[in-house]
Amino acid sequence: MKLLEGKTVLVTGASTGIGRAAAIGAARHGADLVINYAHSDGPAASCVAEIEALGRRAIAVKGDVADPQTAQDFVARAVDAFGKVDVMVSNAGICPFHAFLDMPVDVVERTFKVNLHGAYFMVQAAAQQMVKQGHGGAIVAVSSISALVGGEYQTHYTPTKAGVHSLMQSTAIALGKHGIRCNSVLPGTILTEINKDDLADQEKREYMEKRTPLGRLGQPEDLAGPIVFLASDMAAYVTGAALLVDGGMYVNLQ
Ligand SMILES: NC(=O)C1=CN([C@@H]2O[C@H](COP(=O)(O)OP(=O)(O)OC[C@H]3O[C@@H](n4cnc5c(N)ncnc54)[C@H](OP(=O)(O)O)[C@@H]3O)[C@@H](O)[C@H]2O)C=CC1
Ligand SMILES: C[C@H](O)[C@@H]1OC(=O)[C@H](O)[C@@H]1O
Repeated sequence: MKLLEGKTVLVTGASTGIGRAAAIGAARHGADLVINYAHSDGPAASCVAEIEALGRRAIAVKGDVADPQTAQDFVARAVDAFGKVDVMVSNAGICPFHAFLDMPVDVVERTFKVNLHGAYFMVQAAAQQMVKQGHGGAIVAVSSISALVGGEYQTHYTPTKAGVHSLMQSTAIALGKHGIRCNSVLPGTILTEINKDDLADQEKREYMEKRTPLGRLGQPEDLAGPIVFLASDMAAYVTGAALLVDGGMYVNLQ
């Protein structure tokens, strides 16, 4: 059964990792895709090619989500290409690991701008278009287990993920009257570019694996099903929810 047949799905940060897996997962479920990315031209083009090979349409739009204008341009390009916006997956994010006491101001500001401001303006631009269309929609934001727990080298990052989680709760209220559902996924540790260097530390990687009841770290594809589900009518009465996708890591205290 195809859950997103004929839908136009927008995904930010879809050149690699979770965003890419979500975009391809949506295409497998019958959607046309508009993907955003910031730097990785080759991977973005190959994501488009992979979607087209599945028989769906896709375009890639380059832009830095930290700039509010990028969101307006991204949505406008989607409407030009496919006539509407049904789903926004706000996923783009960075995590430059750094100690707290000597954290550079520019690293904090950049992380806040990309992860939180970027999500805010993308969600707002998509919602404005969905309200104009008048037939509702779905927004799925990629937050994190880090919205709920801390990280010694992520003091600038975890507040952005808590912010994204909170943004979905408030927009669920603001947009419910328009038939727009807003939910977040909270991934645990997923093997992507964002943590390649961090998890090159074997000891840390093994510790994270041991903390995971399902016995392995996540793959980007582990997020595709939950994101497609929340974007689809299967989740028609789900809004303001946060879905942990972490192999059980969060509940594993002792
Ligand atoms: N991996 C993990 O363990 C977890 C990840 N997450 C979240 O998942 C999301 C995706 O990360 P993940 O797939 O792991 O990492 P990746 O580094 O593989 O993907 C990040 C994506 O975001 C894009 N991106 C980065 N900066 C910008 C920007 N300024 N504007 C537009 N796009 C941008 C990248 O594009 P480009 O390469 O072109 O710059 C890339 O497509 C992030 O929000 C992250 O916080 C949450 C929990 C766990
Ligand atoms: C990038 C980290 O490995 C990853 O990001 C998150 O949000 C998770 O909590 C992990 O710490």
